[in-house]
Amino acid sequence: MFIELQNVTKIYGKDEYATKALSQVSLQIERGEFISIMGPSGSGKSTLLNIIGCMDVPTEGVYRLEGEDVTRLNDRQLSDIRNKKVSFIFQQFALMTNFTVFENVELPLLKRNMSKKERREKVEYYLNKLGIFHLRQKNVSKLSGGQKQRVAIARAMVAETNIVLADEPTGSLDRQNGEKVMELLQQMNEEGKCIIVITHDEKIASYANRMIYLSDGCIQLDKGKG
Ligand SMILES: Nc1ncnc2c1ncn2[C@@H]1O[C@H](COP(=O)(O)OP(=O)(O)OP(=O)(O)O)[C@@H](O)[C@H]1O
Repeated sequence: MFIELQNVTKIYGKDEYATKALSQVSLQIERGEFISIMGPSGSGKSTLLNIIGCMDVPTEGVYRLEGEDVTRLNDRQLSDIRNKKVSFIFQQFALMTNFTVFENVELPLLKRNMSKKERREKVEYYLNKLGIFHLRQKNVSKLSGGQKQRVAIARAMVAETNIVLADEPTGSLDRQNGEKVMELLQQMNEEGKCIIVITHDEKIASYANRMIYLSDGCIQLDKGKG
């Protein structure tokens, strides 16, 4: 199995400050799926995404990514796995302010064993693909929201990871830009990437082939299209 959670529980804090964000969640995801995660505020959506993306580890239970028990890894090993296997897209873009578009898209490649020329060719390929090549020398703080999210998507594409996780990627965008972002995610999915998107918007969720609904840290509904 590509992604497998077994009875995953996540508790933040201790004793009287403890918050159970996920409660005994079991979930299997195959390579190349396109999934939306919905549910009320505080239901555990971001926590689930962070665990899948190896940004956080479960308090109890097992998480296996491509058969490897991630719960046993140390911080360095987790960071290595993230770099090789996972890309993130966030509502607030999470770009490096005061860096150019080119530098932001190049970031995931800096940890790889690549020459400067190889990096430049790859970054330019994806900048062209997303129609933002002309913006390459611009400081990202000067861009519109739609342009910023394109840069974030280019950064996710350049990393060429098999998993792309998006936490409300359209939350800061108008409808038109939001739809463009979803079309790009759909394109990445058609190219074989596994895409998991948190959203509050039914229309955005409908781009996915499977919808997981969380409530109070539990999966209430897990349904495919059709
Ligand atoms: N770092 C943290 N420390 C303590 N509690 C946390 C932390 N992160 C999340 N929580 C708590 O865990 C629960 C689940 O949070 P989570 O962010 O996963 O929910 P969510 O469904 O993504 O919410 P939203 O839709 O508002 O983003 C909430 O009660 C939240 O307050």
